Amino acid sequence: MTPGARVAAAIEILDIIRTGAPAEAALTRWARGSRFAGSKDRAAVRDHVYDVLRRWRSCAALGGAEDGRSLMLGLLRGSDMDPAALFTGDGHAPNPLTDEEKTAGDAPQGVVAADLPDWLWPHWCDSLGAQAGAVAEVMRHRAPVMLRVNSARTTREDARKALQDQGVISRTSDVSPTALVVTEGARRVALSEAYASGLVELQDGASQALVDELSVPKGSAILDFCAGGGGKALAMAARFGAPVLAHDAIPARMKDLPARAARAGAQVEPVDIDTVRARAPFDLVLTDVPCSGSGAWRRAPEGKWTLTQARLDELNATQDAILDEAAALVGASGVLAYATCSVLECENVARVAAFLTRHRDWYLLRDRAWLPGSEGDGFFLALLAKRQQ
Ligand SMILES: C[S@@+](CC[C@H](N)C(=O)[O-])C[C@H]1O[C@@H](n2cnc3c(N)ncnc32)[C@H](O)[C@@H]1O
Repeated sequence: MTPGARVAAAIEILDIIRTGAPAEAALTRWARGSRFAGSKDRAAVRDHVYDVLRRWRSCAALGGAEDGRSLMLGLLRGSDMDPAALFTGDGHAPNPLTDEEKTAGDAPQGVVAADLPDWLWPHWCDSLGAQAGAVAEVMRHRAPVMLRVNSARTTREDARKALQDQGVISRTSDVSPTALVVTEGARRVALSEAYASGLVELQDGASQALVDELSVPKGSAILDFCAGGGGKALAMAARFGAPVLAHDAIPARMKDLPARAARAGAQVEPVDIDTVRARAPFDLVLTDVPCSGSGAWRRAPEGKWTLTQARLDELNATQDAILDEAAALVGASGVLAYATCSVLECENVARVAAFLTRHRDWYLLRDRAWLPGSEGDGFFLALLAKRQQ
């Protein structure tokens, strides 16, 4: 496909997304119907679509409207590219710009330039203070591709060399002693021998740093209460060299976990809630709760536009309920770790404060927040413990 044809494909997909289709579904449907598109074409089209999703409001402002064609026009203008070079009408490229389109659009201002919804902006500013604008700007760009080196299998330097032999170039990150940032060949990671043999896993840097903050004595009982795909359960198993129980309210989310654990040589056992209760108490319970994902909107930018105040209230209630349920599973001298990939105060310190108000016999050991940037997503972690009687 020519660069222009890729832009035309992105326009078509954006118009489908505007009707309410999830981006992944729209991309998959397009790829199935476009057998002529090679892997580089599919990747380029996907990049266009996701770039617009991260910058929807500013693209609409710069393009003059909210249809797929105007959004792509806005994206190119916002990236200092000349749209006329791609909107040529040649082959499968989009038709040349009309006179109206050539003059349409305005420079985005304020919250439009920040590419956030109006209703969210006050929460964003209250949560991030002087950093609000800078963090919003970070969210308008692609996230780094990061790997966790499986310290149970190899060293970071050896993993880096093994990846390099397979065309994946990476650098070490200061965010965690296990973290690598892929600088070239990101699409080759999943096909590499280093990945297949469990030397590395795809995992964000802040997720790794969060696990680095956890510690347990040898022989401790460890539970990942909201395990999902199991990224943090695997990281804990590698860090502690110990078995980890993994639970999720939607067990199907853990379906790939046994294969991932086998690849990593990690002892992670998916269990149901009855088993969790039977095996309690635990020395460490991690609750990586469902959240707005506001710290990871570079990777899942639709979340920016689908979040509402009502959904945020609902998430806060779920977060409180999970904390209460998980607290009952922690032993007398154990630790409850509360984590979100959110930068919003109402999901972070406010939930911890509400928990401590409901549970007067608990206290905060420490908390830490990571802002999204070149070394990973935005994350929050609070470590809670029971007062000794
Ligand atoms: C942020 S995701 C977890 C991501 C995962 N820890 C990782 O590192 O890949 C939150 C998970 O919590 C699960 N969940 C939601 N409500 C829950 C509940 N009441 N009890 C346990 N898990 C729950 C969701 O199904 C979801 O998989």
